[in-house]
Amino acid sequence: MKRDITSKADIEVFVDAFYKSMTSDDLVGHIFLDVMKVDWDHHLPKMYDFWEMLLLDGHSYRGAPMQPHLMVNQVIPLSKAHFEHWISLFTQTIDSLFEGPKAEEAKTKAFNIAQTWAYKFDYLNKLEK
Ligand code: HEM
Repeated sequence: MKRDITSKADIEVFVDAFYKSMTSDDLVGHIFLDVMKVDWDHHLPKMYDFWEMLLLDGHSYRGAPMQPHLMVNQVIPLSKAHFEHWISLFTQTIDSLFEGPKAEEAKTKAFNIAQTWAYKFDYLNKLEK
């Protein structure tokens, strides 16, 4: 049986695995590698803090989560398909590593945010047509 997410070290494990699977993915990988040319040494610690805030009540995350996505959307309009794909990779990553209430919470929170953003970008991109 797999164990649950209980520490920041656990968060680092799933965030690293998630972005590894994402960068080799056909639909979203190029957004990170070619469009935004992401600096991983900067991005990954930010994502550890973000997930620590959502799951373990951490207070280190300082940022504007929507901002980089608005920038991506200027170059590649983000669609429901992108977000559905993102969430399916996220769910697969969590399921491959952890199980328990926190693992479920991670998937639910990711799903809720992805769904809200998918609606927002869909609305925004329809307005701009
Ligand atoms: C289509 C799906 C998505 C794509 C293509 C995408 C892409 C990106 C990119 C390119 C960045 C900028 C990285 C950098 O330069 O540092 C970023 C940052 C970020 N993403 Fe996403 N993302 C997606 C969905 C999500 C979702 C669903 C969440 C939340 C559950 C999320 C949370 C974040 C956060 C917290 C940041 C850092 C924001 C900051 O600067 O503080 N992303 N994302």
